[in-house]
Amino acid sequence: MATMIQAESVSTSLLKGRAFVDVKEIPNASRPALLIVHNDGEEDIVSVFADVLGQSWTSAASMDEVRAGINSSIYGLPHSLVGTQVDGWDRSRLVISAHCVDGEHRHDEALTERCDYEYLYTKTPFFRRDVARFLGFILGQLNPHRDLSKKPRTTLISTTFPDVHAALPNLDILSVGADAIELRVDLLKEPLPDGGFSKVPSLKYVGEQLMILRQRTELPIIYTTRCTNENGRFPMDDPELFYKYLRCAMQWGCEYIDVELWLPENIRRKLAERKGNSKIISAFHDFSGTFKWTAPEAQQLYERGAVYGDVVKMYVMIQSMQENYELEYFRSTIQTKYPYPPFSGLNMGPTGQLSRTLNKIFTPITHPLLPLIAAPGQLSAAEINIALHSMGQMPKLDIYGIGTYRSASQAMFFEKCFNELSLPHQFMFAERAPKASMENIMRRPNFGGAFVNPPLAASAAYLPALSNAARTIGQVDTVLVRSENGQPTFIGENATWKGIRATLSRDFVPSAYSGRAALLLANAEADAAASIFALKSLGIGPIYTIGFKTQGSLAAEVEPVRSVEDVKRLEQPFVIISALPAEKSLLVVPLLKHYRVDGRKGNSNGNSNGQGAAKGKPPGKVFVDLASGPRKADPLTVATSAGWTAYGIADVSAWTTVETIRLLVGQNVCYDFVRLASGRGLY
Ligand SMILES: O=C1C[C@@](O)(C(=O)O)C[C@@H](O)[C@@H]1O
Repeated sequence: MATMIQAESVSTSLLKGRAFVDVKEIPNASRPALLIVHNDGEEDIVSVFADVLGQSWTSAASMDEVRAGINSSIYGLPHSLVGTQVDGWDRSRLVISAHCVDGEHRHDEALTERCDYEYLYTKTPFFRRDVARFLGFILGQLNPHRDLSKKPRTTLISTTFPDVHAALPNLDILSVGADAIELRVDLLKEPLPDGGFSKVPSLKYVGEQLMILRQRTELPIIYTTRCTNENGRFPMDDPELFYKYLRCAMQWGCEYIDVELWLPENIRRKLAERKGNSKIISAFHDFSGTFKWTAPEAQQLYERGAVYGDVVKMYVMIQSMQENYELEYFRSTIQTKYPYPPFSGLNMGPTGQLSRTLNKIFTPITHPLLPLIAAPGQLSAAEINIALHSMGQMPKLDIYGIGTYRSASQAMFFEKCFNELSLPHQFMFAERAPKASMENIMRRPNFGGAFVNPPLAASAAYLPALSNAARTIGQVDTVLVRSENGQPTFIGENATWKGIRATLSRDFVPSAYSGRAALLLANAEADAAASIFALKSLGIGPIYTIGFKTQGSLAAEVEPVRSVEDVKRLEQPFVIISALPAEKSLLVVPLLKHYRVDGRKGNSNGNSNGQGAAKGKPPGKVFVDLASGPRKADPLTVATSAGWTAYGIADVSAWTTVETIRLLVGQNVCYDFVRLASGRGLY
């Protein structure tokens, strides 16, 4: 059975001396069992699902056939053949209704209700990565909430557009610094044929709006139906309306659902019972101006919210500064008494702005490009950072880029992010030259961390602590400064493996890799170590290497290929990564051709045209080329025409930059923004 490195389960600051590698058996390497009910004539979507899952698929004509089928195959059943069969379904598979919103297909709400999930998609254009995100989330293979829980501060951008299309051109900029994006469903305005707008947007309209938003952002989505009493537009006369809309959000795979605390208990309970992997934000707003944080009711409200909430949010309108202090006292009391669920507490109105800077859990932010602020007193991410700095909560730091000339362009990108977010920090670039210069830089008074390219050896004496990843890979590409008992301490991290892993999981869910073979080409182990770590974190099976041998902690299940004969007898690799330098990168071409994926046209940079595996054919495979710099020809082109899903260094570097910025300054900057703002010249 394959082994998987549990990179995230281990504390990030392990002392160097403790040399253990946490390699764990995958608890469940089996492939998910799914039934996809699709529109008639839209069988292609089943092939895409199967491809994203790395599984084969079969077209069925009845539920009985599906029931008798093999678990590891994905089954597709046309809508017209389902009839009432889904009613008596034995739940041996998750049932997903895949509905194409283009053209003439009727949306069958009654069917959606009986399925576990619903996937809405359009073919103009089609986004394969959205399928990967949807499946990864509903199957519990991606866990954005767990990732966000580790961040010291989180924010959400509340979008207030009547139609999400208006947000799209600026979405990448709007969401710089946001950890999640809120869809204010109650503010959506569905146009009616008579030129007016419906009081409540239809589920069809809402579903399509959500689909469009999710296609264009990688941020987790918070789905909110704010009621009229709490500064929203959803009517309160029928609580079942909320149930209906919120339940659909869960079926659509929204990461967070905002559930207002005034809703009857049975509705909140039913939602909690059926939430799957979605998280509930219990929401309470008081605009009366009479709420008191000091009253016993405040704690009772938190406790009620905590029954079904994964986050409890309490936002109240205030008039006096004193109420900010009372909220902070309440916050510290609650956090001491109840470490879980996290508390998001704010005071609304201009006087409450102080609390918007002090709250650390899902602070709502706005952006000058939004049509209106979602609530009185809302601040932008930049305004919050300025305020934190002026209150001494965000000291000015010198963040370094240390390395060769080429990474200087990355420096410009960092500066751009600092400006966009009004961070007080300064970016400095330093050539890595004379011995010990690294130590000198680290000793400078305002040193706030660095990215280092090419990476440092993890054994460097001046790095007292290492993350599990950095130690196992043997390389440090990011130096973090954390305070321990008031003293700065340095931690060596590795962000590159995360960039590789994020690239690999863009168009395929993690389980697509589990137990499968990989082929890795490099001149030396050091060039391939981050890739090996990333592959092992996905539970990949045997890793075959060409051009180098592995030793030490990464060597388990890694086998060198010695001859052409070896290549012939190898298990077909699901992924090939080339860490060869640019001048040698064409050496991979014969392998890409040899292991070509018949009957499938691959995609470049993950922009799939929606074509998946042909029926009965093996699913697609992944090629990553880590070479940068000029070369005679591009293996990505060959890979794509041989049916591989291919990524280049620009993808990996952009994901690595996302991770580096998170590590160094705690801010979330989306991949698309990195690609957009870095221009062509960065990588
Ligand atoms: O609950 C909240 C918080 C909010 O009301 C604010 O005060 O910023 C803004 C809303 O969009 C969001 O749903």
